Amino acid sequence: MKLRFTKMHGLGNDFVVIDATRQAVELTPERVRYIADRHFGVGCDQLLVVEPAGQAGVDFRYRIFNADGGEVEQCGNGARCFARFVADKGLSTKAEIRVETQAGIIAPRLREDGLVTVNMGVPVLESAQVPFVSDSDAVVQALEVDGERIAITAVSMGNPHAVQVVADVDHAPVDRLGALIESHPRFPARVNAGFVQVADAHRIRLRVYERGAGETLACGTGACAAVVASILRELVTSPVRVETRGGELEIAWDGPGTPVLMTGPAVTVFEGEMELA
Ligand SMILES: N[C@@H](CCC[C@H](N)C(=O)O)C(=O)O
Repeated sequence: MKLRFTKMHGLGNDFVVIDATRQAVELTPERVRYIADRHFGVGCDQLLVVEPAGQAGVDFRYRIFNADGGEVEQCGNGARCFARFVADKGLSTKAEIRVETQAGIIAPRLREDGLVTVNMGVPVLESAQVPFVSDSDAVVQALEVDGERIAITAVSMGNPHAVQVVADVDHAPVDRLGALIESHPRFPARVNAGFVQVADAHRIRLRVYERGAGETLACGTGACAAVVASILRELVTSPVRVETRGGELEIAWDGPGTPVLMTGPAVTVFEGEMELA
């Protein structure tokens, strides 16, 4: 089976994007892992699949698979790339596109300066819905990891995040702690682990160990969750520039019950065709 694809990235968080509105695509976890493999396949952090809308009032359905083969609910950098992809491929001429994801409907908007702003929806702060096993919905909660007590904020942006504040993100043990937090038993759906350094009232530095992909150069939902957590902890105020290893995002949030707006770039790298066994 031949599969046409586009390689894209948002701040170095890279994607293989597949147009399933014009070609038949049959994905299995093995196939996703093969495509995402940086040695044997194309290589990517996530595979994005653009499908026709499955309900009235939306333009497309967008599905997200981590490099480990698992399908997940949401991807922020992917949402910007999705919007650029459907515009560049002539699948949509709208400036604002409504797209259904496993986590609900989001609305990316292509701006005249080339950046994309995405209404990422209202963050979920109730522990049970993140899901995070806890008898409290407190903003800061203790998590026991490898004998250490870590202070985390559990936030869902449609997908789960555990955000901790560190003094120096460059020297934070992202690989070691990230892997342990990702599969911590108190996060039954596993979790993305964010490490935040506050630079000033409108700027943070962020690294994210992503569920199903390991540390990436940037994580869009991770940036949203980090800003939500940092605002709730009264460390920063909106809007907030988020510095990642792959570049910067701007995140705006007016507080509980309101949606998070994420603005950043979406870049096409190349087009290709691969043979799938
Ligand atoms: N890179 C993404 C998030 C992708 C999904 C995540 N790894 C998960 O499992 O929830 C982003 O930009 O948000």
